[in-house]
Amino acid sequence: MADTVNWAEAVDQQEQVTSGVAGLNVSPADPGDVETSKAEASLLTKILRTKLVDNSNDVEVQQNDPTSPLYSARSFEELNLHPNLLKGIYSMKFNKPSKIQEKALPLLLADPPQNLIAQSQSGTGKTAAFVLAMLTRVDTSKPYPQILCLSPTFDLAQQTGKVLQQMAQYSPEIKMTYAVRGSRTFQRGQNDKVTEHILIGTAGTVLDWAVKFRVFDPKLINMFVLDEADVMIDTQGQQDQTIRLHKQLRRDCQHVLFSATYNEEVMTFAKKIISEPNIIHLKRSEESLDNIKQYYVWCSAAGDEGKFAALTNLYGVLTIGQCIVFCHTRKSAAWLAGKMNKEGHAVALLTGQSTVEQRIAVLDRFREGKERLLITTNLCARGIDIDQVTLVVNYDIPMDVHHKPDCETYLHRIGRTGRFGKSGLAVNFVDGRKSYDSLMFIQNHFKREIQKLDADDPDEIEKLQK
Ligand SMILES: Nc1ncnc2c1ncn2[C@@H]1O[C@H](COP(=O)(O)OP(=O)(O)OP(=O)(O)O)[C@@H](O)[C@H]1O
Repeated sequence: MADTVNWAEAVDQQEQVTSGVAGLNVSPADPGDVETSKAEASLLTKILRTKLVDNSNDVEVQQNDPTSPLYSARSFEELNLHPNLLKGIYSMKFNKPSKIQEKALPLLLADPPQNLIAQSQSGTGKTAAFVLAMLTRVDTSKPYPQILCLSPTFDLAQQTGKVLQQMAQYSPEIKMTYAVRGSRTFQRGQNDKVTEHILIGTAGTVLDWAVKFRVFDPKLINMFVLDEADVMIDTQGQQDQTIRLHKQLRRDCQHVLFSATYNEEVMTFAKKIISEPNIIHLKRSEESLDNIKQYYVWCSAAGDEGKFAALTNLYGVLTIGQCIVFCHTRKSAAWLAGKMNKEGHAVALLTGQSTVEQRIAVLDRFREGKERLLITTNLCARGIDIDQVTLVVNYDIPMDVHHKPDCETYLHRIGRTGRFGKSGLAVNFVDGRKSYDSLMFIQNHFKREIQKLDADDPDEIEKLQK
């Protein structure tokens, strides 16, 4: 399988990927000034989130065996869970399954085990779904790892572990351990064995445990879960390690992939490693955002001065709820925030340079309405829910690491407004041919018109609010 993929450069990147996993501020996947890592953004969202995102979006289920009578579970009781797990779920105040849980849990718990590739938006209960399945599949009479769950970073693995510990609070016989850098030390050739039933870890360390130290037997793994599949697959080193690990597993090991988004590459990868998968995905139509009106402003002066003028015009005229402004780099975000401050506007700034405590404090203040404008990078592009955000400004059009228009990030960014069917506005700043062409590429991709707006004309701007 790996033969069909070019993994040659992967090894160089592995050290990069695993070396910084212990700290949020030293994300190895963060290329510094240009892009913020998706793993960091995802972690931040998870830490900040307080409740289930109650999405009205629909998912479609493609079963690998359409004649199978697998149903949709409307209640947790229907799933024949162990009473202690049910007690754990209720103590977490989960009264009924979320939409993705309704569809995924019957497939995850089916006998014989079914492979699954599942998509659902951030915060809709994916983690809880696969953690419940992991706990259900454990055979506590066997003192060795049977379930393996991979996360892109140490911190994300820990978030999953915390959910598992809560859910298993009445099931003390189920044991879990973290397989992340530094969590345990083993000597090569010693006969150490891991006795816990569940391993939650990062690919590099798990691979070491399996192959270098041989402290568990991958052939005894019955369920293999890849969390945040899109984040993992975006990093070549992680892909490579995951493939190597996957090759050690039994053919009939249950494979489960969860992700909020699947671009083509992620889906191709998923289908490569999973045989006969059931697929749960968002209906295509649900991915477009009809409730968000999209505009662009041609900034008359090229570069930052023109964009700055457009922003202050918008800000001055719109009696907006709140606004999030996305910049491409930390540097330009800091410059813009400084300039806005100098002009007397109270703005919040959030980039990968802040510590996790600072980030939470900034977002809490913004949520409370202490600032109306938040200037940020892609760090806030995903998952963060702040109801009052009515305007998103793409100060810079999102571009990927290959300098191509990044449609996926565009969708995530503008999705910070218009939450749950409310109406929202997205305004894109264009300051030359390149940014215009990039925006038109995005327009064609989503087949949704992005109209021109004259930011120098207060009447036109005011009309937007109506
Ligand atoms: N059935 C449920 N009822 C009530 N709350 C739930 C339910 N399932 C999950 N939650 C809560 O909803 C929040 C989001 O759930 P979860 O973290 O599982 O979402 P997710 O889809 O995995 O998010 P992400 O894409 O960020 O990983 C959590 O606070 C979780 O405790």
